[in-house]
Amino acid sequence: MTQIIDGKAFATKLRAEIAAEVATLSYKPGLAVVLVGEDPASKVYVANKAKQTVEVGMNSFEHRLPADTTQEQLLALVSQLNADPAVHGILVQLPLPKHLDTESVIATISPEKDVDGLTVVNAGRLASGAEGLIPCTPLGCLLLLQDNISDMTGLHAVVIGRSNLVGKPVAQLLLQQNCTVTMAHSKTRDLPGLCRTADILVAAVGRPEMVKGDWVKPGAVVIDVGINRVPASEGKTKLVGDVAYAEAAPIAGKITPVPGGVGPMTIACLLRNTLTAAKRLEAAR
Ligand SMILES: Nc1nc2c(c(=O)[nH]1)N[C@@H](CN(C=O)c1ccc(C(=O)N[C@@H](CCC(=O)O)C(=O)O)cc1)CN2
Repeated sequence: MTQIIDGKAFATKLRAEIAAEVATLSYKPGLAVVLVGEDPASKVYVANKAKQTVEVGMNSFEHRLPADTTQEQLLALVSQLNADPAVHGILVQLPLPKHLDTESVIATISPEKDVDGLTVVNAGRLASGAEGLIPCTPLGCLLLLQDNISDMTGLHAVVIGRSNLVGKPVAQLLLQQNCTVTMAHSKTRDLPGLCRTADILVAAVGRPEMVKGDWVKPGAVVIDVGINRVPASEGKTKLVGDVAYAEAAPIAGKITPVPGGVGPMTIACLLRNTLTAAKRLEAAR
């Protein structure tokens, strides 16, 4: 019988643990979230981040900037947040409007406050096994896998997708777990055949229901990172992952649903990273 991995329940437990630890501190960790523009999905994510930050006892600093914000204005805000001792974590919500240079915005964030783990410094730390801050969604995937597989040593993990936000860091984390990791992408030959060799299959491509049931090895653990809004009946929309869930679930040993799988772990891990960053920064003061 396939086991559904309940990311929502895991995230709730993780937030309770974070809140309990925050309550023991003599200071309040502070998270600054920067939103540029009016992207409807981003507005919802940022509102949820602010709400959950306050719920675990941290300070939330929201910065909502208009869509025509200039690169200079955004960089000035990030620099101001870098220097603010009440701010322990900085997150710039992605995607940014097209006229802004995402790379240089991320590069301006102090690596010690980079709770998204997206700076080159934190990517390098992850790749070299040094202590840093790990991107939130990949960290969420890792925690769910560790909760469901007692030892990943020698397992073949196939990661579909090579983004800096998910695919690359997930592959690094699985390598650290002693998996044999294959990174697959749009140019990979015989993707279905490769996926069928995976004990752990992580789908992070952003293409609705691309991974079919017959791509899944019987008994494999399937982690679906995709969050795709697609048309449903009666003019409504629904959320689906990168995995064709109805086909894949009966074949997989364990699988994350969408919604309710990896998604909720993203914000819980953001809070965990903020707590980690706050403890390190305060210890260094
Ligand atoms: N700076 C960043 N930008 C973005 C990130 C990120 O980690 N850092 N990730 C995504 C969006 N994201 C957080 O920002 C995010 C996505 C999904 C969820 C979530 O809880 N999903 C739910 C469904 C929610 C819904 O109904 O729409 C689920 O999967 O169950 C939380 C956060 C891009 N930008």
